[in-house]
Amino acid sequence: MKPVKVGICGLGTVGGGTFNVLKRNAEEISRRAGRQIEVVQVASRTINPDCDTSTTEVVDDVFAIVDNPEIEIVVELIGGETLAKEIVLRAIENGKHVVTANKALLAVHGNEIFARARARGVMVGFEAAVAGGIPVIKAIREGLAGNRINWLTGIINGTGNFILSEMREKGRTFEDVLQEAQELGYAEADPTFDVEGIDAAHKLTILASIAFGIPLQFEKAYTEGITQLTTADVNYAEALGYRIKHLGIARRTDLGIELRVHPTLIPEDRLLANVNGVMNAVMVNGDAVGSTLYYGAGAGMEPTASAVIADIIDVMRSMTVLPADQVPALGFQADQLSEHPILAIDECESAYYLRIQAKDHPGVLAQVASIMSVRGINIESIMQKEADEVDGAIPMILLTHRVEEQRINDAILALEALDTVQEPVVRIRVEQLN
Ligand SMILES: NC(=O)C1=CN([C@@H]2O[C@H](COP(=O)(O)OP(=O)(O)OC[C@H]3O[C@@H](n4cnc5c(N)ncnc54)[C@H](O)[C@@H]3O)[C@@H](O)[C@H]2O)C=CC1
Ligand SMILES: N[C@@H](CC=O)C(=O)O
Ligand code: NA
Repeated sequence: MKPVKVGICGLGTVGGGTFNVLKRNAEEISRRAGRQIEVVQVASRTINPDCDTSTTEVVDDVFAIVDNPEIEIVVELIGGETLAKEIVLRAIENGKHVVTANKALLAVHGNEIFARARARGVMVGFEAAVAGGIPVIKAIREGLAGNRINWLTGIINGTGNFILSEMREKGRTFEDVLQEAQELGYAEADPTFDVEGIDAAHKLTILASIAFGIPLQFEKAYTEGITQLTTADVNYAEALGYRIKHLGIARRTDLGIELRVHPTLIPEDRLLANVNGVMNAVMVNGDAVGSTLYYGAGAGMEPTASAVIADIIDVMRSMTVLPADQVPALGFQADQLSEHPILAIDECESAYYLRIQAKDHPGVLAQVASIMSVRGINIESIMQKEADEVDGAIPMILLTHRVEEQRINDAILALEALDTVQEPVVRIRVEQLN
């Protein structure tokens, strides 16, 4: 059979990894796919220095690939939303299949892109867009297709997890570790996407759509990053037997769907609490299968290339399948996507860690306990660290039972109004993950 002809737009970290692994594993890949893959053109402003492109046609203009009548699969690895969207939509209009690692593009414009691809009868592969090399899209969309998914949660940003792990294990500074993550090619072009939780929210948006069969709704995801975390809270969490991880959580409830990204305390013996460095892990709970866990490298050149190439092979295998019989982009038939409401964060339910810096006056504990009890908030434990007194204020750390967030917000306002409390109350959500 003739080789399938592929064009790669963007030869940076992921593009470079894809180019090299396609070459190195060419024989193994064609044994699987039944045909060879020929990269006929590459378009990139800069070329990954690890790539030998001497025998490949390299062009400047990405549209030379998109409009090349020979090319059957366009691989978009440029990033960003503007040019990438033009590349993907024009490739689709030209009848080409697309493979992309671009979660920002899909979380924001995916509904339109998938609709156009469906109308044109072409496929869009995006395994690399969520949790890098972990085949979690395929696992949920195909492996768990018999289940009603109840919830999923995961560490889905490699840069953020690398930063938190290095800070905790080696005492390194935030800035120092972020710089290393950028040098290693883990971070987004704009690293605030990583540290402010935007990248994780893009990925969570995609995961929630394929788990629950809902349209992509990035604008409704609640997003909180890791930049406000302090070493003090990391240490207090540890003293209580917890680790702080940056989690994406999507949960189906009777009221709607929770879609939230934020730092979270999780018991230190949970598997997710022990996922460190650039590794990602996603736990998915289905009604039939129970809880399942997917673990692996969430970013980096070759792990991400692994997912891009799996998609190219998937496209090759399905090219001759009638569009109506192909696996739908979001795993559910397009006319079966449902409009479950996405809950606002104050409607979501969680347990909470609160750190209250209170003057050590008699009766403070009773005031705090009363504020919580009149709002129906049950306290699980209280820890006071007299040794950590600053300006006469002693940190009082509370763990609560699960409660609707609106009540905690209300309690925090009341706590901050006390004369004895002179700093904003620190609030971190807590999940038991069982
Ligand atoms: N780096 C990683 O570990 C992962 C990245 N991704 C996604 O993969 C995509 C690519 O990311 P990276 O490879 O890290 O980025 P990168 O910055 O290393 O590579 C992007 C490449 O595109 C080229 N490029 C940019 N604008 C261009 C233009 N106008 N014309 C021609 N070439 C242009 C650049 O020269 C560069 O070679 C992004 O969507 C990113 O979110 C997804 C998973 C993991
Ligand atoms: N910047 C992202 C790259 C992979 O998606 C991350 O750090 O996870
Ligand atoms: Na993946």
